[in-house]
Amino acid sequence: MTPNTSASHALPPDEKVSAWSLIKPYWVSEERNTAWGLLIAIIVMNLLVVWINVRLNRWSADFYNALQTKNVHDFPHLLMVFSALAFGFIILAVYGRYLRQMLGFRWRQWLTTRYLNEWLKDSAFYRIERDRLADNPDQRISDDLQSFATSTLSLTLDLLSTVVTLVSFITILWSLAGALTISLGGMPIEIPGYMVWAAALYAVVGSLIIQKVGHPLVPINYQAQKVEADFRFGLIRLRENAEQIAFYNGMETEKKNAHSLFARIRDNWWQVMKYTKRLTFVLSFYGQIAIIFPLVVAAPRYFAGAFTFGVLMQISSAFGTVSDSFSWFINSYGTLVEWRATVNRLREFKRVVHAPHLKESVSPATAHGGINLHFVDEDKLTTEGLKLALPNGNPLSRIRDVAIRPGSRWLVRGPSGSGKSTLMRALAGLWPFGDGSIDAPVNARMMFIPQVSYMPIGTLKAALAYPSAADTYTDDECREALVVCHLSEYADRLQESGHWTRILSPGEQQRLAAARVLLHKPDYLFLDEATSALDAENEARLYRLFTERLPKAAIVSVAHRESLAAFHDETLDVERSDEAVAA
Ligand SMILES: Nc1ncnc2c1ncn2[C@@H]1O[C@H](COP(=O)(O)OP(=O)(O)OP(=O)(O)O)[C@@H](O)[C@H]1O
Repeated sequence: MTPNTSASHALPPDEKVSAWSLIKPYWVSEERNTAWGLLIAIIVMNLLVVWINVRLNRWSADFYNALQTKNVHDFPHLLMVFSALAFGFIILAVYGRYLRQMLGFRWRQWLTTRYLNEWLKDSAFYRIERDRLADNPDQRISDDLQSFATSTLSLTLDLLSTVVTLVSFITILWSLAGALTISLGGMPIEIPGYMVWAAALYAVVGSLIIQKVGHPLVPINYQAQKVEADFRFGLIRLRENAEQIAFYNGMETEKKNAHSLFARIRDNWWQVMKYTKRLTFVLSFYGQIAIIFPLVVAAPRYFAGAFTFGVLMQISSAFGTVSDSFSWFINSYGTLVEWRATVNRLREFKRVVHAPHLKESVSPATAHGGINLHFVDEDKLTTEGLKLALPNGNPLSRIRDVAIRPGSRWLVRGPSGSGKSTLMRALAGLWPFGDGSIDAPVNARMMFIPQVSYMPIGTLKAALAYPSAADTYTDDECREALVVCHLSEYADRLQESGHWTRILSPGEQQRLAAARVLLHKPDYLFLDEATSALDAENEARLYRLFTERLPKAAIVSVAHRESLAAFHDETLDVERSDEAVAA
């Protein structure tokens, strides 16, 4: 996995992955009852909050009128009303938020499970890295799904509350403020509900300006997520490869690389700052005007004695709510921008993971179907007309037709770079580039052991049993496998947790992989230079173990050492094909 800067093989555009297709599945899933139940409860609470706000607005007129007329008699009652409304508001605010967080997390959890399954299904994660189809899938699964669930929810729920608030308060404002009569060239012109028009005009003009100023933030925010993830990934690679880097004394180069990754964050950040500054300027200006604007607009009718001070206050607060509601579209601009960036990244990811003909669509090497791997009801593995190619279509090597039967021992030889490991990938179904077919026995257990085996972080037993679960084998079986592979010093450390790639020497890691083989007992064992770090004596010992303990297994070894020929009865020479050499 590399923090690549761009996808090397652009996928054809696929309009089918819409934002809706990202949202819908959860709401029709097995969790739909809980999801809809929570959603409805939250909506009801939101509507009750709007109702309380309407009541508070009416209350404000009574309250300020009581103050102006020094109405001591009504004052305690008004305070009681306020306390009851405020109490209701607090309860609704607390539980509304609580339920919203609960629903947001449940949605995220459902999405994460689903995306993880899809990412790990059919080696999609491997294809994405091999062909560099999408950058930082880890970020998409961890950050993007989280912000997608929470932002979609808050944008939708807030939109609903805002619309209901807007309708309620427009009605109040329309009836309270009445019509304004202005004289245009001596002609009296009446504007009914003029405060509503003023609020709408005010918010729409503001929206347009802010849209214009804030628009460049869309691509900049998209880029920000990407450069942050690249930087983090660069540092993780540094940490993971600390020893190799230290041996090479590569600190200066690493520093330069890290700085150059960070420089991309910095360059992007200047852009974020530049446009955020402009946006904040406009938003603050807009916010300040909002304080005085309704009073100025309502003043002519107040001075004309059209309404009391209490009503002026009620109008001012209703105006504030109406223009706030209009402004919601403006204020949520930032969230919308981020939401769109998140949706775009998830759409791209989903498209890459789902594309049914992904292999064909990305490479000229598979334009005619690529290598066909079939699982057949036979006990031998056969190849026919197999040609390996690179992802860009360049031919690599031609493999003679072979039939690998149970119990046979094959040695795959050839110069470096001729395509031996690529042949192993093709046999494992990980390399579609090329031509021809492979028929593999459907029920056979296959095991591929590369030169460097993956070791999960965890107990030694888990590393040994991988890819099976740690409790698949008894401690005694594990100990025995370790002892016969010359790892007796680890036999009593099965429950010890560690980063085993760092603790074990390369030779020990290869012996651990051999112990894995003895536990798993595959029917077909593919060893790709899996004993290259061992001395001849240890290597021979492991091969004797495989032969004795897995007599019926077919073993296919890729190796450079001639000494290994003694353990094999068939050879397969892999050479770069003439077209490859010519290319
Ligand atoms: N993902 C990839 N993208 C492009 N080229 C690749 C990719 N993987 C392998 N190759 C190329 O395919 C060729 C064959 O590689 P392969 O690892 O199969 O060689 P090999 O015979 O196993 O070599 P060695 O003996 O050195 O291990 C190499 O030139 C390599 O650069």
